Amino acid sequence: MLELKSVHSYYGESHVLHGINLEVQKGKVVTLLGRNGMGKTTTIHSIIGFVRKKQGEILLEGENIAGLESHQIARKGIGIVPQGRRIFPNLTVTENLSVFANHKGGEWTLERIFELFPRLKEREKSHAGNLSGGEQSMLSIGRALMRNPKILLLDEPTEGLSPLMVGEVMEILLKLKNSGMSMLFVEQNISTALSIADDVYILSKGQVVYHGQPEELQENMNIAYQYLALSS
Ligand SMILES: Nc1ncnc2c1ncn2[C@@H]1O[C@H](COP(=O)(O)OP(=O)(O)OP(=O)(O)O)[C@@H](O)[C@H]1O
Repeated sequence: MLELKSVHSYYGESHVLHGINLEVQKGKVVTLLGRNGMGKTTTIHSIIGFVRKKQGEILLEGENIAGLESHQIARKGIGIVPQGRRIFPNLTVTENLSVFANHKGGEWTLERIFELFPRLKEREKSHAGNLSGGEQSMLSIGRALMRNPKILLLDEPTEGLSPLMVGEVMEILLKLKNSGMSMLFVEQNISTALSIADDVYILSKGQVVYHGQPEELQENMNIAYQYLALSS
């Protein structure tokens, strides 16, 4: 579905990603782990075209999209749930979702989003700014789905949420996974990441330092201690 081949990215003169190779197969969830500042968001932003200065190939269903502008990339079917959610606080839940509707149609409609997120249905007329953090995270995921993407990129959707809310959001993401959605999921919390992953990558200083299945990482927790913000 999505493949990065030797991707290098730069902010001005600053060389941040150093040859990232990564693959998300159709219907799979790949999680990207790493401490703060290791290049996870830059990887997402490189895929979606927010970072323009880069080298290497980014293949969506075999087509190299690395040279395209972000609006063209979004139209090709890559959806993003950005870090910090970025919902419109003064619009209602329904308005936030409708603004993003894909006029070409597709399986994700307002009704289906409300089926997946009953909490959002309950709050449909509320201003998004009045929602709890967990509800805002759900809204941000729902909004990305309204474009009927082929793959979703999620940048720490559970950041700052209570454990209870993390559980609710992860349950929804698991349902999405079971419905066949492909996802690249940036996460800082290892147990949250492993609960949904088919495949795990760890980034350190802009490079992939580990790639494997969640079970393998669980058996090699020394790797996690080495590269993630954990204490042994
Ligand atoms: N707009 C920018 N201009 C210059 N440098 C940046 C910019 N954004 C990020 N960086 C730098 O690029 C490196 C990677 O940052 P990035 O945000 O990708 O890390 P991250 O792994 O997503 O961390 P976090 O979880 O804190 O978001 C860091 O050294 C950061 O300081």
